[in-house]
Amino acid sequence: MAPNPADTALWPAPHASGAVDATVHVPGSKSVTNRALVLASLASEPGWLRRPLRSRDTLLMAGALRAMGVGIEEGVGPDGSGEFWRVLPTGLHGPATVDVGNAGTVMRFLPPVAALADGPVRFDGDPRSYERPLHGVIDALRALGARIDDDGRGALPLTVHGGGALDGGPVAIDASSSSQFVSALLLSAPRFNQGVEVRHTGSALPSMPHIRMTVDMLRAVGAQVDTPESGGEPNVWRVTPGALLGRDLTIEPDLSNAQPFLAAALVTGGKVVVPDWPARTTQPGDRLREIFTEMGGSCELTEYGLEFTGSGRVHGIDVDLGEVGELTPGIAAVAALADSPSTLRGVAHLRLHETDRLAALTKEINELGGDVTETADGLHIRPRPLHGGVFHTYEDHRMATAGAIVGLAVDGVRIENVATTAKTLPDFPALWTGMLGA
Ligand SMILES: O=C(O)C1=C[C@@H](OP(=O)(O)O)[C@@H](O)[C@H](O)C1
Ligand SMILES: C=C(OP(=O)(O)O)C(=O)O
Repeated sequence: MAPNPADTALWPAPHASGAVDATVHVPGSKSVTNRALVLASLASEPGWLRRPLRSRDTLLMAGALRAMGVGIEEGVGPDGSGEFWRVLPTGLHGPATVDVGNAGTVMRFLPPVAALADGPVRFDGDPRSYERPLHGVIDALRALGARIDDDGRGALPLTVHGGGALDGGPVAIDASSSSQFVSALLLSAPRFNQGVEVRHTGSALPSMPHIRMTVDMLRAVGAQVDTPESGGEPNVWRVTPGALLGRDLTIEPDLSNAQPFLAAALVTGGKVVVPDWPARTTQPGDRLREIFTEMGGSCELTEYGLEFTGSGRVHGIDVDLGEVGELTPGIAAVAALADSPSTLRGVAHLRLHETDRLAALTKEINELGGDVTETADGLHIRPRPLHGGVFHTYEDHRMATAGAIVGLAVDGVRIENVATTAKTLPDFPALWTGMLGA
C-alpha cells in the first residue's frame, strides 16, 4: 500500500496545474467549540454541541473537562446526520491533571474553571506552552481569591488549588499579549460569587472579534454581560453572577481554517465554495471576504454558503491585522505570490503564538527565495520569484497551511510535519488534495 503522504515527515505540497474549482466542507470552529464546551460544563443542565470540531485542541479541552468530572458523550445523529457531543455538567472535582498541549484556549480558559473545582488541578503542556503568556490569568485569579502554585514566571506549569467557589469581583489586567485573558475570566464569571468586572489597562488589545464571540456566547446561555459596546466604559467588561442554560448549539465552520481554501481560489484564479458560511458571525475569518477581495478576488455570500472566485491576479495589501491576527500566516503566503508589495501591521503579539510567527514566516518564505522583513509589529513582503525547498512549520498548524498555499504556485515545496495541522484541522491533507481533484 502506498504510504499516506500525511504520515511522512516531508509532505510534497501539491502544485496546482490549473484553476481550482471545488466545494470544501470546512470542519467546525475551534474557538466556538472550545467556548461551547466550557459554557456547557458550567451550566445547570445538560447541553448539546452539534458538528463540533474534533481536533487536538478541542479533544484536549474535552479531556480536561472530563478530568474535572464533566460528562461528555460523543455520538452520531440517528440519521447519521453528523457528530454531536452531549455535555452533562456536574460538580467540578480535583485532584485532576490537565494537558493543555499548545492550545491557548485550554491553557487560558481552564484555570478559572479549575478555581471552582473542589481540589487541586495541575496544568502542564507542550514545551511551547511554558513560553506562552499566562500572567493575565494567573494574576487576575489570585486577585479574585484563587490559590495558585507556579514557578513565578507567570506561565505553565502550575497548579490551581480549587476551593469549590471563587469570590470574583473587580480586577485589572494587561491583556495586550492575548485577548484570551479577557475571554477566560468572562467565561467562568457567571459562576463566581460576585461575577467579575475585568478592566484592560495595557496598550492595544488584540483579537477583539474573539472577545465579542465570548460575550455573544455567554449571552446566548443566559448570562448578563455589560461591554464597552453596550454603553459601558471603554476596556471594561462586567458579568453578573447567575445560572447558565444548557443549549443545543450547532457549531459554525471554522472560517480561519477556510482561509487556505479561499487562498487557493485566489492564487489559481479558480473558484471555491464553502457551504454553511454563517450570514452573521463573530469569527475573525469572516474578514477574509473583504481582505481577499482587496487582494484580487470576489465573493458572493448566499444561503448555501460562500462562493469565492479568483481573478487570476493577486495584489499586495497594506492592512492592520490586530483584530484578526490568526489570519496573518495565510495572508503572508498569498502576499508572497502577489504582483505588488504588502505591509501587515498590528500583530506584534504573534511572536508569542504557537511559534514566533513573524520570525517563522520571514525565514521560511525567504528560504524559498522571498524578500520578507520583520517590522516592530508585522511584516513587509516584497514578492519575488520563489523556488522549491523545505518549508518548516515549528509545530504551528497555520505555518503548515501557509506553506501549502505557497506550494500551489511554486513547484517542489515540501512541508515538514504537515500533521501539525491536527491542532485545529486534522483532515487538512485530504481536504487539500480533494480540492485539487488529486
Ligand atoms: O479566543 C480565541 O479563541 C482566540 C483568540 C486569539 O488569541 P490572541 O488574542 O492570543 O491572539 C486567536 O489568535 C486564537 O487563535 C483564538
Ligand atoms: C493562535 C492560535 O491558537 P491558540 O488558540 O493556541 O492561541 C491560532 O489558532 O492561530
